[in-house]
Amino acid sequence: MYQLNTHASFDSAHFLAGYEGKCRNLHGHRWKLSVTIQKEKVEEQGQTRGMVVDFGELKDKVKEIADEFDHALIMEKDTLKAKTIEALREEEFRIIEVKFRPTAENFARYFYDRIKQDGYDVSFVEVYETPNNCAIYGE
Ligand SMILES: Nc1nc2c(c(=O)[nH]1)N=C([C@H](O)[C@H](O)COP(=O)(O)OP(=O)(O)OP(=O)(O)O)CN2
Ligand SMILES: [Zn+2]
Repeated sequence: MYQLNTHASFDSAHFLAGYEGKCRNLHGHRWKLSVTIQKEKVEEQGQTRGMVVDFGELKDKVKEIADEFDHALIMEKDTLKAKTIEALREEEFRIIEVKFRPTAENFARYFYDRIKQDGYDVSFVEVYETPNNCAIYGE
């Protein structure tokens, strides 16, 4: 089995609603999204002969997803007062509401599903919140 890995990063703010400790406060991370895909065989013909997929293609896909989350406030839906969100939007801050608590684990699962939906056989996705801490999701 061949495996291919690439990664991309994004800088964003988040907070963990209902968390007792410093992470309940708004704070930022340089998130690293690392994606590993797998395939039994490499391509036999054409431009991608000898490749699982072109690194360029996979790298662009992962970067596209990372860029979606770059320089934003990522927050779990319904965890801030409507008037707070309204005030932030009035300031034209970029807010991304997600349906899950924005932990590294939940992001890893979310990105896994997204990349799988795009037709890749994903082995696992790693999401780093800090250079030392990472959550991994695979099936
Ligand atoms: N299993 C998880 N635990 C925690 C998560 C998570 O996603 N999954 N997230 C957080 C917070 O987001 C927090 O920002 C991380 O805090 P911490 O690990 O303490 O990291 P620091 O940036 O503060 O790094 P230092 O090691 O203190 O420099 C908490 N837990
Ligand atoms: Zn955090």
